[in-house]
Amino acid sequence: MKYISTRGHLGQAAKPEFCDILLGGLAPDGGLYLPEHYPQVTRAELDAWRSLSYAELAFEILSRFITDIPADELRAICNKTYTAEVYRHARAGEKASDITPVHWLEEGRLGLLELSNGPTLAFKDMAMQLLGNLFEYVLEKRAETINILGATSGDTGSAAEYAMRGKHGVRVFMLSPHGKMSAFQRAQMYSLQDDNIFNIAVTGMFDDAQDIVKAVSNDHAFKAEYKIGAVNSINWARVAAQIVYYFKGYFAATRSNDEQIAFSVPSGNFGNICAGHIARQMGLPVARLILATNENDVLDEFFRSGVYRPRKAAETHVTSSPSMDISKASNFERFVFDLVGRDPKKVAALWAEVDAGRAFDLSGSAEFARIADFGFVSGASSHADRIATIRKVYERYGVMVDTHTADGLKVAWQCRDEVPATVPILVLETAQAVKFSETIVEALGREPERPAEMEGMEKLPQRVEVMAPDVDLVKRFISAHV
Ligand SMILES: Cc1ncc(COP(=O)(O)O)c(C=O)c1O
Ligand SMILES: N[C@@H](CCOP(=O)(O)O)C(=O)O
Repeated sequence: MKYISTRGHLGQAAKPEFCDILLGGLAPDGGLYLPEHYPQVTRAELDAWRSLSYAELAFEILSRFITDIPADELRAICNKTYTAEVYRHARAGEKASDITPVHWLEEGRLGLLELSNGPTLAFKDMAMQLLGNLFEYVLEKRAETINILGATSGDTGSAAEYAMRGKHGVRVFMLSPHGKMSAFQRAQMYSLQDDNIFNIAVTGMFDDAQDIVKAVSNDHAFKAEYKIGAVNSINWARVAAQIVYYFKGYFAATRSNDEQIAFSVPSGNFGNICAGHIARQMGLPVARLILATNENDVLDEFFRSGVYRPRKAAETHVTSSPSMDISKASNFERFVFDLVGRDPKKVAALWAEVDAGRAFDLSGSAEFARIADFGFVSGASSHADRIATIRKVYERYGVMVDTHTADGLKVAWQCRDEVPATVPILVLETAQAVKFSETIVEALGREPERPAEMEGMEKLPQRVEVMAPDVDLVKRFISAHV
């Protein structure tokens, strides 16, 4: 499989393959990598995949996108990644070997697709554990090293650090918004004492941190000199790995491939739901993709109006689903590329507006007139909605959900009438409640349970550098530590 950029100017004679783009982030023209085409899944393949284990399914799907790693080696990487030992935090009574079990709230109609059973208790582990193993494989083959620069609003950071800690030839520099994440999220990252992990808390929002990552990635000389790599979902490998659980969730929630499904996805950077969009483009029978935001409702606004208006830091709310406090969604560019008929010139023109701090408006366009073909519906959730949803789900079903999953549930209920009554709706459980215990206590008056090895984590010594959100300061920090 060859890869192209959403902005169309790779400036290379040959289009890159997967291993060429794995270690980098943005394409050289500032766009995002996507496969030249989406592989189409036949009915026979769907039938054959229905009974596969998670690791086997991951291999089948990823091998459509990764054609430059020999099949037996890619299979071994998938087998090593998706094990019951790694994804061991399944709910009581569920099999960890299912990796992403479905927990029905209303049998056959409304369920949770559990994606947060990995080491850091958030869905980021689903892709990040694979990335850790892919990085190790490619770096060893090419005798290279890498310095990862990432941005996190709470979960990507810890998932990346747990996946990369102690890995030979890999350093992680992770930017987080100072004071904006939950106490658990901070402790999970900042208490790591590994020599190859560097936490930097920037005195701004997640979007400031993400802008710095993009600015460094666009400085080609610095990127080459310091071997800068990416683990955010600007990295195509993250999105590719996330496609797998949409297929797995479909097989778990339906009995035959004649059925349809809907997914409700708590969204911020548009990485998770972008994988759902691609699964649908590949032929997975997805009736609806329900996009749920928190108070930072930039994406909901777009799907309702056709106007994409990224907010400035001062307009971005600090909420109780902090990992979705995002006002400029990286992967949205991948979706818009498909929406405008994969025309890189149109994308480049639209993102020239975004990069200049302006909005774009597709409302009157022929492209937006076709938006219904993509199956999206959307809604937003507030703190009050979150608290009410956490209570309702606990009282009615005896299940404790985290604040982000609560946003997904709230919007799923709101959009329920847009999904035919025979179609199951899976809400993606993107994190475990314990990561946001302040809000759980507010809603339920009790602390969530936590894995024994995470007891007392918040009391451990923390190692973090606090810094103004300034590209040069971050570059200086990196050059001083490699
Ligand atoms: C717990 C949780 N839920 C939802 C999201 C939003 O996902 P995405 O940014 O892929 O839209 C994030 C962060 O990405 C998250 O950490
Ligand atoms: N919510 C994320 C933000 C970064 O998203 P990514 O999917 O692009 O890595 C987080 O928790 O860090």
